Amino acid sequence: MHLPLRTRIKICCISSLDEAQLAIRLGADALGLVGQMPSGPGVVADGLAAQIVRSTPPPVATFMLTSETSAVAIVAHQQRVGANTIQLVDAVRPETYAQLRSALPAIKLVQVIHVIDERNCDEAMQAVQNGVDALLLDSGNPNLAVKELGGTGRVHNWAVSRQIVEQSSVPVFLAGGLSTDNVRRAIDTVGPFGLDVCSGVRTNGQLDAHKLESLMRLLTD
Ligand SMILES: O=C(O)c1ccccc1N[C@@H]1O[C@H](COP(=O)(O)O)[C@@H](O)[C@H]1O
Repeated sequence: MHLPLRTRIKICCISSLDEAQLAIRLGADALGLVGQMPSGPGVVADGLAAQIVRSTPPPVATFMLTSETSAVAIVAHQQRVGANTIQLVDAVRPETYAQLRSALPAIKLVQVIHVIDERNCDEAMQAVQNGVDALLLDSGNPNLAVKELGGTGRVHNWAVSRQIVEQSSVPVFLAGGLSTDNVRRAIDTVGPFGLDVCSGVRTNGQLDAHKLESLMRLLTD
C-alpha cells in the first residue's frame, strides 16, 4: 500500500517559547533557530535558542542555523544550543562533514544550497556525496560583500530546485519567499520533501497564527 505523505513543514526564525509552542500546536514538523548571521531578520540569542530546544517535545526536530564554517566553531555552537539538527547556511570544506560526524555522531546535518543557476546542482550533489542527511534550497547570495545566507523573503529559480530534487538521494527542503500565495505551486513544481518558511507566516516580525493555519491547511488539502 502506498499512502501519500504530506509535505513536511519547518517553521523558521522562531524567536520565543510562545512562538515555538504555537508552531508545534499548529503542526510544525521542525523549528528553525537562527544563530548569529551577517544579515537577516531572524536571529535569536543562543541562550534563548537552548531554552526553546529544551521545551520542544519529540518528534519535533530542532534545526540550529549556523553561519560558522569551521568544525570547531560549529560544534561549539551546537553545544551551546543543543539542537538535534545543524543547518549549515554557508559552504564548508569537504573534510568538515566528517569532522562534524565524528564529534557529533547523533546530530543530523543539513546543507543549505543558495540556488542561483544550474551550477548549484553540482554543489548540491557534492554535499550529498559528502554525507549530509538533507539539503535545503534557499535564495541567499553568499557572493555579496555582506553575505546573504537566508531570510531574504525571495523566491529563487525553482526549475533548478526541481533538478536537484530529482537528482538527490537525500530529502530536500525548499525555502525562500514561501507563503500561502505560492506553497501549492512550489509543491507541484519542485516536489520537495519539506518546506521551510520564515517571513511568509509572520506579520510585523511576529509568527502569525492565522497565516500559519492557512498555510498548514494548504498542505493537507
Ligand atoms: O532569517 C534570517 O535572518 C536568516 C539569516 C541567515 C540565514 C537564514 C535565515 N533564515 C532562513 O531563511 C529561510 C528563508 O526565509 P524566508 O522564508 O524567505 O523569509 C528561512 O526558512 C530560514 O531558514
